[in-house]
Amino acid sequence: MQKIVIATKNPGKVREMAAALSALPFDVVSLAEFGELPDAIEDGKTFAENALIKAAYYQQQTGCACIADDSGLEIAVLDGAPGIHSARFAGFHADDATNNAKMVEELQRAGVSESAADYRCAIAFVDEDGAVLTAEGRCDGQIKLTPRGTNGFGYDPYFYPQEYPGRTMAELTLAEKQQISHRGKALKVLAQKLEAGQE
Ligand SMILES: O=c1nc[nH]c2c1ncn2[C@H]1C[C@H](O)[C@@H](COP(=O)(O)OP(=O)(O)OP(=O)(O)O)O1
Ligand SMILES: [Mg+2]
Repeated sequence: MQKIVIATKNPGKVREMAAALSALPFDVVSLAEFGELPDAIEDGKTFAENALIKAAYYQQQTGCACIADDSGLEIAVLDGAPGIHSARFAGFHADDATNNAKMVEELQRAGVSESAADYRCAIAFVDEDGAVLTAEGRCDGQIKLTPRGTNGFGYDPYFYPQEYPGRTMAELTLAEKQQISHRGKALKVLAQKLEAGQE
């Protein structure tokens, strides 16, 4: 069975990616299996560029087929910020808590308590021989200043997806999030492309 490495250092992404790929006939493993690898340099200008940078970099590092995700949150009243800079919104040593605090601060500075927003996800797969498959997904909703829920990761406690009025992404189960999320949609398209390649 072909080995596929889930090439991300984000445990929240690993959970969602592993769940989406579990039904496929691949031996799906995590990056942890390869020890401490230096971070990829995410200097692309788009989610798609960064996803491909990470997939190609980790494919080189591991010698195995790799699947990488680049994703982020675009907030309308902040002109699409933090966008591709979502992981480092609060600076170099940012984490989910400091990024969320920075987001609340920026919305308050803009004088609003909510804004239209969307999550974006680009997925890239690079196989052992360097062949590439890609997919993208988007999820629309609202950011509000009242956080709720403990599931998911990142900005999820503040993101109210349009499919579930009154609930945040952090109040959805993994299966519910997977159905509507940017990552779930991108992974579904990628899984179809991977399966087509197996025939
Ligand atoms: O479903 C999501 N729910 C909540 N927040 C999310 C989601 N999807 C992306 N995000 C946020 C988290 C992070 O601030 C940024 C991704 O940044 P991004 O560089 O792609 O990932 P990362 O640095 O965490 O891990 P890695 O690059 O190793 O895959 O967007
Ligand atoms: Mg990153």
